[in-house]
Amino acid sequence: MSTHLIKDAAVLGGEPTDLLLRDGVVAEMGRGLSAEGATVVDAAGLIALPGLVDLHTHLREPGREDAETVETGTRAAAMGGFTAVHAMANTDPVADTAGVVEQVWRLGREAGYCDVYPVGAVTVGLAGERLAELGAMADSAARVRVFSDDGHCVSDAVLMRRALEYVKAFDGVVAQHAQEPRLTQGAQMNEGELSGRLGLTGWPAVAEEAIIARDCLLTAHVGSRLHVCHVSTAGSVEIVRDAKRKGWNVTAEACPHHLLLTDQLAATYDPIYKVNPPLRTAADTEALRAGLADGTIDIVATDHAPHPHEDKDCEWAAAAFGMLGLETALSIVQHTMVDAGLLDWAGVAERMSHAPARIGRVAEHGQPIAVGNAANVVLYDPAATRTIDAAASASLSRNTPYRGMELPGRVVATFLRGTPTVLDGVLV
Ligand SMILES: NC(=O)N[C@@H](CC(=O)O)C(=O)O
Ligand SMILES: [Zn+2]
Ligand SMILES: [Zn+2]
Repeated sequence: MSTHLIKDAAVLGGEPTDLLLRDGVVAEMGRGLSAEGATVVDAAGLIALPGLVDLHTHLREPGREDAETVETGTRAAAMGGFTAVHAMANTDPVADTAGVVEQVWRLGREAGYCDVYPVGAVTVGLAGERLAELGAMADSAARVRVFSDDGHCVSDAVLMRRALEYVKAFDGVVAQHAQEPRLTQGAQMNEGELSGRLGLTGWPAVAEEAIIARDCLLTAHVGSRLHVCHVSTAGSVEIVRDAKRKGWNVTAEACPHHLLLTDQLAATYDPIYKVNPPLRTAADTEALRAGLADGTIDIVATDHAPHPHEDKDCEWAAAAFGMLGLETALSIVQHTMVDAGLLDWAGVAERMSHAPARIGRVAEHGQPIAVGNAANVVLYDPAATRTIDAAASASLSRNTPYRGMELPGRVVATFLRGTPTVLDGVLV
């Protein structure tokens, strides 16, 4: 096992200090440390954050290894500063049995770039008809705690109620993709003045908000735990804020793209901007930022959704929904939240590491950088700038909406249990 001595890192943006990573843990912390035989990493000017945890990643394996594999997706994760990702269940076969979740979990282990926690499907085949074997997935080697039909909404209220009741037995959570299916048939972009002008079928805010409101009520009724995926509208933020005020066990995530990009980009007809839920208005991005700042929105999750070029380089209506996110998430959060004065680095650590680990019930991640804790650490240069080159992505896919954009910040190093997965900005 490697020993690394990190010199002069600003932990959570505070005063520079040294960190000795040995035997997988933070062995020592303080000024002027030295250690025989340790590899020294100069972190002057760099911020140290706890390894990031993504509650919402699509790794596409099994089934769409042309878009991403566990190995390529976790390489992208490491490049983005993540040490753990939750892999969504909408694979082929669907991750709706103990066998499939164990397979994904094992693939993550073998790849070794970051820990992979499989999300289990709520319903068999994501079909929304019968509950999947939630208990068997929870009891499997993968120890599944997060269940989601993501890509599809669990729209049947009785099934949603049963799932919420069932996961209580093992302290699980149902992560809902909130999309009322009847209100979004054929939907292509945010419903508004622009969708009418562009002739693209609209995806109204109410289709998201109605499901979130219903699920908050169901969760309160059965005394369970709900997590809301990719909140995208101001109205959704209000509903979650209200549910929290009532003391209900509801958490929510926002995606980097919904913090920065707006529906106006659809006017390009470039499907790189096609995503579910769709990019919304500038007022919505503002409400999401405010909700993330005040804690209404608990976490940032990437919804990293790789697609091969033939599924994106086509006309808007035929293109797949989704965009890459792992390698750019921290930069977008810096730009929209930290540089905007809405969040400090401790707040970023809370929303991108501590809280997602808590929601996913992952004890091995999201620990503060402190002596004795697991050495999951990212070193980040907030003063750097970089121009996003899609071709240079560690992902197998290229569908980043930020290509050609200059973004602040750069992940310099990522340590997983004390072992570097990224050093000097490149994969180890
Ligand atoms: N977000 C997306 O637009 N697409 C996701 C599914 C999802 O997150 O709903 C995908 O699997 O491609
Ligand atoms: Zn979704
Ligand atoms: Zn998703």
